[in-house]
Amino acid sequence: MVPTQADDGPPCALCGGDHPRAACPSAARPVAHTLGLDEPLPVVPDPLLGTMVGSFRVQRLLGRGGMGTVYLAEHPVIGSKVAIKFLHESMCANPELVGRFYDEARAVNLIGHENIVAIFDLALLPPSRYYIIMEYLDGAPFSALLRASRVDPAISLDVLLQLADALRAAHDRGVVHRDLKPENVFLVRRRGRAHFVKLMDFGIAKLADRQTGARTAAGVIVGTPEYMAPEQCENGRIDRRTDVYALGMMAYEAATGRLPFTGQGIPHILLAQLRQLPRPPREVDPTISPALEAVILKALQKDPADRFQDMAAFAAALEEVRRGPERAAARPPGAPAARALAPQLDVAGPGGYHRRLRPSEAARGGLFFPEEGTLPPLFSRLAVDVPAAGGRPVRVEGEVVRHVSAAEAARWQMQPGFALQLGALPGDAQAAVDALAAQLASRPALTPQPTEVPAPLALDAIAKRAAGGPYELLGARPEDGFPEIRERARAVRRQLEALQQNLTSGTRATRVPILLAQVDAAAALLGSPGERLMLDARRGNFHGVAHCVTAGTPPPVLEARRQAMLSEDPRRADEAQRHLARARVAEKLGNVAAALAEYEAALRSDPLDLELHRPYWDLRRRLEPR
Ligand SMILES: Nc1ncnc2c1ncn2[C@@H]1O[C@H](COP(=O)(O)OP(=O)(O)OP(=O)(O)O)[C@@H](O)[C@H]1O
Repeated sequence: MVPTQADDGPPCALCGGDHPRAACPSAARPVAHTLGLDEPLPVVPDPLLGTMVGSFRVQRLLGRGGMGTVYLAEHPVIGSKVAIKFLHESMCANPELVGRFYDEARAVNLIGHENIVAIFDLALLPPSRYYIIMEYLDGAPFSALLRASRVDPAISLDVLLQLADALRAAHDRGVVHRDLKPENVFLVRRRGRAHFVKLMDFGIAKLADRQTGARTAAGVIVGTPEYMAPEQCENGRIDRRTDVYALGMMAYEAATGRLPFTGQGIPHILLAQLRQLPRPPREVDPTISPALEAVILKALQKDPADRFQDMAAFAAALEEVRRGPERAAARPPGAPAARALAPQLDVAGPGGYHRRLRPSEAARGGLFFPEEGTLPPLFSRLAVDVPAAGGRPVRVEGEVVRHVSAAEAARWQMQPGFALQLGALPGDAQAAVDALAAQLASRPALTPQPTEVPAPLALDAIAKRAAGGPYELLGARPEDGFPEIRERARAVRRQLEALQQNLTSGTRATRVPILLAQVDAAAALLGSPGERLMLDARRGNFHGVAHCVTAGTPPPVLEARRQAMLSEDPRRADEAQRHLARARVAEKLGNVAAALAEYEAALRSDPLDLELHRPYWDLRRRLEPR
């Protein structure tokens, strides 16, 4: 890692980092230095710094690991930052190691989950330096938080739950991480959350059809001893439950502030993993809840058959713990859960529909409003004002996808009303809905169980979305990156597959395979930078264009596509220039909001013009809170 500067001295002259030049790790030190000459020798600047790699300029060293050196790099126009990991020079001639380096990218791309670091490209810098371009993580590893102080249990649970979800996605694709530890979990600020998880380092991940560990010599054990499951310590059968154990270790460490088996050398730790029982967490810290202790100890069972069998079961148990204390405090065992009263929300729709309604349930995907009177029509779009952190409500939009009649409500033991499915939401709106969901989390589930959901209606809603285009079908937001799009596609696929089970016959059942094919086509279209670029450009979706540029679309390709688009509609360029001129005036006058709006209008007209992107993203970056 880069040593940091104790005072506020000037940035390093070699790499621009926060450390004195003399301590710059990017400098290769001549051999004579190690020979003990008194005279300090001049350091050799890192030749990669300042060079262009693909479409990015290498800016500074981020750190070195066992396989490679990682640099921060920036797109000179869009300003988007990426991390570039170069395989160590000495390893580039070794096909085994190059293969393992590529396996990491392959494993990550197979999964494509928002809580896993995204990999954009994988290439060779001539003559023989391999590198991968990945999402830059501006944050800190979970280990730094654990070392700094005892972590708030609510934060730990949130981190563990995000990890469990990322790992569930990995396991679904046949990938077992095998090196879970707090150092490999980055926490970044995203969508209003201070601890958004990014899991990284799939360098020794096991893929279903191939095993990167097999690339290590026979008998060599891979992993980090403190987190290794017994079967991993003795080179046994590795499967998803191996990751359950490691996540259990992280849960233990987060709860108690220490690991059960440490010190006294690697063989001692490996033996302890095999034979010794961990000290129960409540013996270390009696304030830990019995429920959490039970979950941790179950995850740490020596025999995989005694652990949670998959991440979904582990996550469900952690979720119970998260809800536990309020429930326990509010009611005796067996009594109904306490009812948090949701706020009344303004709900407006077509034909002057306006009500103040209290949702009984809120989740990422939607809201349920108990309502006895006339319900808004199915498939009508409603706007709902949800209370937000700043005091002013944010407006979210959704579609009425289900009516629950009085008869159905009696059968399902719930209230009559309607369900509103929310579309893709911008960050602040999503945060407001998440907060509402958290507020209602201690309430019993009132919507029907998935098997009881009226499948035909849900299917109709998806078919209607399919008619709107690929973004609408996937429920993706224009600003979503490639991992989010892949995740959305998988979610809609899962939903359709579940519906298929409920539709045994009839014309609707035959529509499912067609919709599944449409989902795959939408995912392929939006998942490929080359294809997505033109769709986004035509829609004026400059966010999407920026993602495609960051993913490596070269400027000449971009300009050729732009010329093709302008030849279809030459007015676009003039329109963009008019907005650009207004934006510049507004920016000069210090009217930032107007400047942003004008830049956005310019970009919507001519989204492939990189010269328009530059001032817009510059301004956005200046406004971003650090
Ligand atoms: N995507 C990224 N964004 C920001 N910083 C990163 C990123 N990837 C790696 N780093 C930084 O670079 C350092 C080295 O990363 P790398 O993955 O090579 O290290 P490592 O985890 O020690 O690897 P290994 O397990 O292969 O030894 C990390 O410690 C981290 O600080």
